[in-house]
Amino acid sequence: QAFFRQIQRAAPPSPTKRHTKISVVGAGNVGMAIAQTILTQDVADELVLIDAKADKLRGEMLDLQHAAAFLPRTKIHASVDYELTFGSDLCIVTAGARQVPGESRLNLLQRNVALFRSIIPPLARYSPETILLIVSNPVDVLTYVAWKLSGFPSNRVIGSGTNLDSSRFRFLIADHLDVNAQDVQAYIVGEHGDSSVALWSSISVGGVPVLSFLEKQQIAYEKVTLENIHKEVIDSAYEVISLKGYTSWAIGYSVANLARSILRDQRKVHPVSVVANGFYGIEGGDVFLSLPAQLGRGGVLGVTNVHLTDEEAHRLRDSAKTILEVQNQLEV
Ligand SMILES: NC(=O)c1ccc[n+]([C@@H]2O[C@H](COP(=O)([O-])OP(=O)(O)OC[C@H]3O[C@@H](n4cnc5c(N)ncnc54)[C@H](O)[C@@H]3O)[C@@H](O)[C@H]2O)c1
Ligand SMILES: O=C1N[C@](c2ccsc2)(c2cccc(Oc3ccc(F)cc3)n2)CC(O)=C1Sc1ccccc1Cl
Repeated sequence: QAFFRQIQRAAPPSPTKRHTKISVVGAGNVGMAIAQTILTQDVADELVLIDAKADKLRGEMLDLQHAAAFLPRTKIHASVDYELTFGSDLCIVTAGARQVPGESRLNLLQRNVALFRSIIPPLARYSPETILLIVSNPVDVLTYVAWKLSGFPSNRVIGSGTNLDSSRFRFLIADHLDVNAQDVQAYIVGEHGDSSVALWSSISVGGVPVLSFLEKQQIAYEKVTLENIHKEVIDSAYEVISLKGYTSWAIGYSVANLARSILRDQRKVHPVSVVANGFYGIEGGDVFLSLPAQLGRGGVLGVTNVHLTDEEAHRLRDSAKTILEVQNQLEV
């Protein structure tokens, strides 16, 4: 009041205006890129950073707070103590052990499962109604692990899955067709990473299915061109790693976009890792794979029944089998 003369008593905030709080666990390359994008895009009222390294955590918090003059107002806190996450609407988990060169993915997984045993239960305890958004790799299996450890209903446990794969796919298609990537709808589904499945029939540009778009634009295409673009999605991940040692910006924007869809109840469809058994003949146990899912304030609101060719469905079932074999070796 000392700084402002009230000209009219402000009306109390409407009861429906909710204070939204996001916790990001893991203040590394990915976690901080997500945090920075959440701040820039005004996704939440409060942001909490959690990590195991206290000094790095405080440094990142102060550095972000010092940008306050250029950002929408967001309260920023940081702690090694999970109590600070109390009442989070969304908890984004990027914490993870880094893959040691030559380390098997199974060994990396077992190290990250051990970390998750110390991360997920306190998040669930302090925010029993929160939505968990898992980014740490291997993301599909770790989303399953988070689901089991949290005891949450499956609609409130989501993996970033092939969201990043699909955003790279959209960029590459847009670049190939010289259009805006925001006008390209294209889904990569299934297992995140090397074994993902590109849905050719899902690709549309400005609402026009790509195959007929290419014919109308007389752009010569063969199936091999689209397959090369999918291969480039995978190769580009390795290229970024070889050039800068990690990935951050694309995963940061893509996960912040998921956070916005969830917290702003956008009811948009995103390719994210959800419980997939029961779809496309996937069976044999609970398995998380990416499918186009509608996201809102309740988490996963529904999964679209997108058309898959027999080959695409077969590859999804193969990924499910591989993941289940790995999951069956885990003690969660
Ligand atoms: N799903 C995707 O598309 C995608 C894309 C890129 C990276 N990733 C994954 O994201 C993860 C993080 O990558 P990064 O580059 O940020 O790694 P990083 O090493 O930079 O950051 C990981 C952070 O986790 C913290 N941490 C470790 N154990 C912890 C614990 N018990 N509690 C809290 N914090 C803990 C570390 O201190 C570190 O700050 C990796 O698993 C990576 O593979 C996933
Ligand atoms: O861009 C990325 N950077 C990554 C990374 C980030 C920090 S260290 C490694 C990266 C890159 C390449 C392979 C690689 O190998 C792994 C290792 C374990 C695992 F569970 C999944 C992928 N990880 C993590 C990751 O998932 C992506 S996205 C991606 C990865 C491979 C193929 C296609 C895509 Cl879209």
